[in-house]
Amino acid sequence: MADTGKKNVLVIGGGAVGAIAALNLEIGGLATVTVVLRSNFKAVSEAGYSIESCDHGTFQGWKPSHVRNKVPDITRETLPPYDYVVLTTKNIPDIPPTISSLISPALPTENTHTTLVLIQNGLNIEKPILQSHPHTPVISGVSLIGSAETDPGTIIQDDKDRLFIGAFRNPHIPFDLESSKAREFVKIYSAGGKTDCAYSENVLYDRWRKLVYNACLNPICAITGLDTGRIRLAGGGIEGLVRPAMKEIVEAAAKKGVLLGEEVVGFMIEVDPLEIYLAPSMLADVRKGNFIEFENLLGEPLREGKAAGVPMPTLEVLYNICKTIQWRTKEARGLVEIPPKRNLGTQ
Ligand SMILES: NC(=O)C1=CN([C@@H]2O[C@H](COP(=O)(O)OP(=O)(O)OC[C@H]3O[C@@H](n4cnc5c(N)ncnc54)[C@H](OP(=O)(O)O)[C@@H]3O)[C@@H](O)[C@H]2O)C=CC1
Ligand SMILES: CC(C)(CO)C(=O)C(=O)O
Repeated sequence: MADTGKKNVLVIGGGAVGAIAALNLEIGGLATVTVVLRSNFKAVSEAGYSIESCDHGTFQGWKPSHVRNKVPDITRETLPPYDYVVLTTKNIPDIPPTISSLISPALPTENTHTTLVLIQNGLNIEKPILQSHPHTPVISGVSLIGSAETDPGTIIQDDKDRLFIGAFRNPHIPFDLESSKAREFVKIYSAGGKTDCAYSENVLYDRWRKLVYNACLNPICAITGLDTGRIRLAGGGIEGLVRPAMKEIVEAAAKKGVLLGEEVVGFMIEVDPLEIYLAPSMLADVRKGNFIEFENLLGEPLREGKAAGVPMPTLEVLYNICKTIQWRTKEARGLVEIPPKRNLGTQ
């Protein structure tokens, strides 16, 4: 590959968030982007993306520099290591493949060159990677974008791309190195001038704050089938479910040393204008018959809060309902076997 001075970036998961990240990185001119696609590979490789973006405008047939239908195996293909691997798949630890095995062809476990950027919701998502790839700098991307893939390769981004980037702490790597990688990524992501991408010192604060929304509104909307506007209109939705759930997250965060302040609850309830009727990503996944990210969005903060002694009755119920929804999807996809139906008939 010719040396263009650009960073060589692999985006794994070119869906709602990954497609906009890839477009944004290419537009900035400081990165050459390869995107790994799965269900939308045929659509995008043949006709490109169709994108309607509140930040970037309208694109018909846009393609990143390279598209792949599998994570490139850099050893077998004798490719130079990527500078950044950006992971924008859903993060679903209860469904294979694991994130560590997904990234490994492009990011061998002994890697020291490539920086991994996780633009994904949830808590503790870095932990399995710090185990499997102990010398890889791992960067957190907390995204506040609103984006959806409505058909394969068709992306509608209707809320601005705001991204907080910071280093997850890896005891094997000097913090200066990790934070310089994070700052460099902010530079290449911000170069197009269309997004609001900022370096953040306090990754844990960013993640717990976002969980006030994602651990509560995502499952409640996914379970009820209602978007965030309709949840506010439906009697009992906010006072009976959303507010108590959010208070439990705020209390759990405080026990973990992250002080969010009570006012974050009211702020998150109203953060989406009611009339945009926003469907959080977990509701979008249930509607598509996809698996849901309930373990990282809900299970991890629930486990941390309970271990710290916080009563979390609302989140506990939401968690168990989500677990049964996940089982329903597993059954629909033939991943679980159930005893055959018994016909009681005549005795
Ligand atoms: N959408 C949003 O507005 C926001 C989302 N987020 C977070 O961003 C992350 C990404 O979400 P989002 O973009 O919405 O998700 P999408 O489902 O739209 O996109 C994920 C993409 O990753 C692909 N993918 C999943 N697993 C693999 C695999 N093993 N190999 C190759 N490709 C794979 C999916 O393919 P396939 O279609 O085959 O499953 C899909 O194209 C999540 O953690 C989400 O919580 C954060 C803020 C806002
Ligand atoms: C609510 C939203 C769109 C905020 O960025 C999100 O994080 C999600 O849908 O999971």
